Amino acid sequence: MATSQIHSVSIVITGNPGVGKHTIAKEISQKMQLEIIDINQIAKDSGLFEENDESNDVDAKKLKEILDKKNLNKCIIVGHLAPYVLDKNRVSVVIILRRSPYDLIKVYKERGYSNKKSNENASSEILGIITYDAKNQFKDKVVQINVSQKEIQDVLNKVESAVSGNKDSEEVDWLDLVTKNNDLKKFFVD
Ligand SMILES: Nc1ncnc2c1ncn2[C@@H]1O[C@H](COP(=O)(O)OP(=O)(O)OP(=O)(O)O)[C@@H](O)[C@H]1O
Repeated sequence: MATSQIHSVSIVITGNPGVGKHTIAKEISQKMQLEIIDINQIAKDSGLFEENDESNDVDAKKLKEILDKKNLNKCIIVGHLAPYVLDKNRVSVVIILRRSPYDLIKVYKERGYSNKKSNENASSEILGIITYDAKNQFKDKVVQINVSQKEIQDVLNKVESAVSGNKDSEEVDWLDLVTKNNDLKKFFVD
């Protein structure tokens, strides 16, 4: 990547909770000397999350107003809310991390999520809701990476390749996987 591009680069890393956004963002931040902007942290610091710990609900309009005032150059912007609070013209590339719902429920168990919260997040990943919304919002700037069964270094290589302009996206179909495994009820029934 040319030096002039690095000076203005703003990389978005999005995807459902637990896919590995922060893990990857920290590595890229060190390597490329980019500041991390954590959307959830900004929302928390601004008191925009609803009190209920079980919910991810946030006032996206107010959050967008706060982010609109921030300089996003030379930054990595991290968060599952990215498609709802960032304009396409303010970012260079949008990385969506995808992770098998079977891997995600293990992460959620370690985090102590309730069954309801775990299933809500895993079923959102299965349906690809963030991918759908990110593609609508950021169009040709979106690159999808499947982190399942990849070492962190492999994911980092893919991110760097995407930042350099390689727009090859990896397709996933968790719905097909879960259907074939006869596990739909496991994720979609309370
Ligand atoms: N590529 C990977 N392979 C295996 N484990 C990973 C990978 N990336 C991250 N992890 C692990 O998965 C867990 C979740 O990662 P992380 O906290 O980075 O996710 P996140 O998407 O930032 O979550 P949140 O949005 O809830 O903050 C951590 O335990 C982390 O060590």
